[in-house]
Amino acid sequence: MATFLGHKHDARRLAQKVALMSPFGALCVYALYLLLGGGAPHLSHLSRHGTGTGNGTGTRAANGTEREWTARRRLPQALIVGVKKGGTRALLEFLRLHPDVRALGSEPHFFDRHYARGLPWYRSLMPKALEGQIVMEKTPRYFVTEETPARIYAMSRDIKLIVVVRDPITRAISDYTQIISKTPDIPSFETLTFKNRSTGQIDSLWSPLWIGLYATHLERWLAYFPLSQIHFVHGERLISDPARELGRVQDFLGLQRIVTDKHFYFNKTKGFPCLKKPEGSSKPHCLGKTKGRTHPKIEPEVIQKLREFYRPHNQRFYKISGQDFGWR
Ligand SMILES: Nc1ncnc2c1ncn2[C@@H]1O[C@H](COP(=O)(O)OS(=O)(=O)O)[C@@H](OP(=O)(O)O)[C@H]1O
Repeated sequence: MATFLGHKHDARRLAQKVALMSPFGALCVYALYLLLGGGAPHLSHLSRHGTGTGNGTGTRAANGTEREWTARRRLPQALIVGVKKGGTRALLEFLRLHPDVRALGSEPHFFDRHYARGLPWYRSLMPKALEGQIVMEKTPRYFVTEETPARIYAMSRDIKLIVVVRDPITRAISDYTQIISKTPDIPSFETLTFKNRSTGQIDSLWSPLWIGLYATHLERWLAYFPLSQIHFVHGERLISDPARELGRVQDFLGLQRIVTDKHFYFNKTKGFPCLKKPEGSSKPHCLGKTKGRTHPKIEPEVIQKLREFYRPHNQRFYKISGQDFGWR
């Protein structure tokens, strides 16, 4: 069984590659792929994702149904919209192992920064994809940008949205760690946390803290999308048990569970899960140096104040999302 699935997987990968080179090659290899029985399950989610995206050519298949053989650029059917420092890069890299996922490597910032360039520009950035493959991108800033939900809704009302969430305090420290790596002269995390340290008033508008007000941001999305269209990835579990989180994401996207625990190993030096064989390579691979940085030690008293600050916000987020993420 494992070997058979392996053949299907390999045949599909080959079909993708050849399709990028020539439609005729794609036809031959895709026929082989179908003979191996790989077509139907992968195409099963098409009806849910075919949301009027793209303008490529179609070819009539032998059985008379309309099916495309050429890879073409389409607008995404799924987006990782947040949160910054939640583990969005890890999730995207892990999902890219799936043969039915085609993901843009960089962050396009279309809905927050480059919206005026228009959808054709956005589509031109996307990787070419075969019919049945899910096109996706990640831009963590979307989650906290006010205009984004309405703009995404205008593109596709049935798009699938993924949010990687992590304890907002760890997330804030991670964010701060990134900021000081670029601007080392800024005040300490402890100083920036408070509007006035003597009164203990938290500066909830300081970006690293404000991004962690997940319930407030989520409410804006729920004005456009039902909760069933939003999947939350547990950022801590993405580190402790990536296969489990990936299993849930693949289910949400209507994909076969192809990315499993076989793809990961825990790298002790890095302190994070890494890939045994990333997309397009046979060598093990961990994320780069900017992922998994050492955080500065924060005064426990400040952490305690932040716990108290976030408690009601986290509770509200658990209630709205219907999931308890366990940040105490
Ligand atoms: N497998 C693996 N390897 C390395 N890092 C991992 C992994 N899984 C999750 N993470 C966590 O991802 C954090 C960075 O989050 P993002 O990728 O969302 O950051 S960004 O918003 O795109 O800058 C990053 O935050 P820092 O630890 O603060 O660097 C990691 O904790």
